[in-house]
Amino acid sequence: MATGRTHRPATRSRGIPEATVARLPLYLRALTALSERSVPTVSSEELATAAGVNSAKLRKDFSYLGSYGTRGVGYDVEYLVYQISRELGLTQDWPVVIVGIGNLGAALANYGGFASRGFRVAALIDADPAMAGKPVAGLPVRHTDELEAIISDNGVSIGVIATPAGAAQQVCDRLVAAGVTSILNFAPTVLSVPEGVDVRKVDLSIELQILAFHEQRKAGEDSASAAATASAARSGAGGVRSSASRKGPDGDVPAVMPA
Ligand SMILES: NC(=O)c1ccc[n+]([C@@H]2O[C@H](COP(=O)([O-])OP(=O)(O)OC[C@H]3O[C@@H](n4cnc5c(N)ncnc54)[C@H](O)[C@@H]3O)[C@@H](O)[C@H]2O)c1
Repeated sequence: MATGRTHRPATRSRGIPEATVARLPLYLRALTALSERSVPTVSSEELATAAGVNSAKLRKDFSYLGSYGTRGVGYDVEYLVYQISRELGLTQDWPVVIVGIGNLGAALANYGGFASRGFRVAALIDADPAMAGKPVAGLPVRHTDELEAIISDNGVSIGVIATPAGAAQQVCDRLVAAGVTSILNFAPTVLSVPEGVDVRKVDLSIELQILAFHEQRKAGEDSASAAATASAARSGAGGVRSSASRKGPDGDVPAVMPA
């Protein structure tokens, strides 16, 4: 669900394009599901469908990994899981800290999907002294005074920010100064970071706004179609057409103009 861009050039080291890197987790999720069902091999078409990606794009992406599959057999599921996990750096354990343990931070702390994917929540940090020591998801909340010591003691390089927007930049600065080089930002603000620090932004409201845009277009198409149907009915030409019968006999879609 991460949106936004990392502060990196379009091509990472070892020549893997950023767009390919962004699709690797989709393949990994689909492959993990196949692996859990003990499926030994998968064709590029099947995997592309499961990952929601075009199969030519998938084959191109896998060529960057040096994985070409076997003609007539497909890709070895377990080996691809290993290859993609290794490429994404998931074969090692990544300690992460979550800063801001309110509604969202607590929900993230309780999410079991991090640990199963190699991300260990090393500490939960909050500025509210009243929260210090309170257990959330089995961990005592630590006060922000301890932030630097927590980062260095645990070798943390990934920080998650779930504070109010107004506090996010200051939290980000402290994380970076303490040695964090990757930040997942949930606060609705643009963070500025020095060269070499990656920021990914998650914003569910932006995702909803994009869906609203598509909903609006769908509604526009439906009303245009209804207007054309009414117009055709008024002129007596062809009777009533449903929106499902809009395609012409040779597959083209006739232009539908509002009345
Ligand atoms: N990205 C998304 O899709 C999404 C969804 C929901 C919420 N949010 C954002 O996530 C943030 C948290 O939302 P919430 O509902 O959990 O808020 P919340 O008020 O419940 O929690 C915020 C927590 O941050 C702590 N905090 C404040 N300043 C801090 C600081 N300087 N250092 C450390 N901790 C600090 C507070 O004590 C509090 O516990 C907000 O910025 C909100 O807009 C984003």
